[in-house]
Amino acid sequence: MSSVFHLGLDKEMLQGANVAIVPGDPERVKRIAELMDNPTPLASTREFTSYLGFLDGKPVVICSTGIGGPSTSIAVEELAQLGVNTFLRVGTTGAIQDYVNVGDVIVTSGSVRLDGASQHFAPLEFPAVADFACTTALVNAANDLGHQPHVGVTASSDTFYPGQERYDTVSGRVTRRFQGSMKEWQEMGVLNYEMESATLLTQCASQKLYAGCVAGVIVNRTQQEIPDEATMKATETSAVSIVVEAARRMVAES
Ligand SMILES: O=P(O)(O)O[C@H]1O[C@H](CO)[C@@H](O)[C@H]1O
Ligand SMILES: O=c1cc[nH]c(=O)[nH]1
Repeated sequence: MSSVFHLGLDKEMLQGANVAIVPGDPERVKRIAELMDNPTPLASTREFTSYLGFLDGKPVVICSTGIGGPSTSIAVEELAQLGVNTFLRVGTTGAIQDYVNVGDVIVTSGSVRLDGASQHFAPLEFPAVADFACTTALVNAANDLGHQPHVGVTASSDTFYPGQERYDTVSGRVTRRFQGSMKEWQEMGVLNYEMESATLLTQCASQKLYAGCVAGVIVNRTQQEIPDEATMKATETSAVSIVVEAARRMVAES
């Protein structure tokens, strides 16, 4: 059976999975799979590490996207070529509203398209909007696990530094386009920054694929820039447990 270009996967390996969990970090893949039945490593190429696991007897593929839109678009495209139609991203994030605490979880309803890759799928007028069923599954899973997620708009940037208006860089400056941008997003009620949802949501919404996104807050940009290691792990664990429960709901519906 022929493999797709990058992921090192073929249809047979996915055993008919149509739901995927897509974290950014390859290291997160095994931890997610181990919350499922019969976790099995599939492939590891570049930033794309993949496992198969089972929820209530149904296969779910877990595949990392790496950081940013371009590699995310490849993971989504190639998984879709293999029959996946539902994508749940689980990530880490920096909150920008002062009422969002480190350790909280955020479910993205739509993203500000501060990326480039999403424009290769649809013009900027097209919204980076999450699928309603995926979002509902993530919110219900979070509630059932005792979390009260923030639900709202995410700023999704190609760059971690200038696009998220960080000045702790070599140059100590960001381009005019992003100067004052964090304050502007705050005033518009944007909850957080991350780097993949704009591509993921636009790519899926414009191609009859379904996507949702949950992220654990590891820093609050109104308070600190560098996350604390222990808090980071605990926050990631919350987001991971939520996405697995949401995937269980999505496979039950598929
Ligand atoms: O934790 P992940 O899923 O990688 O997500 C966030 O962390 C990375 C930046 O540190 C970006 O990928 C961002 O979106
Ligand atoms: O501030 C943050 C934290 C995690 N990921 C991001 O993209 N930004």
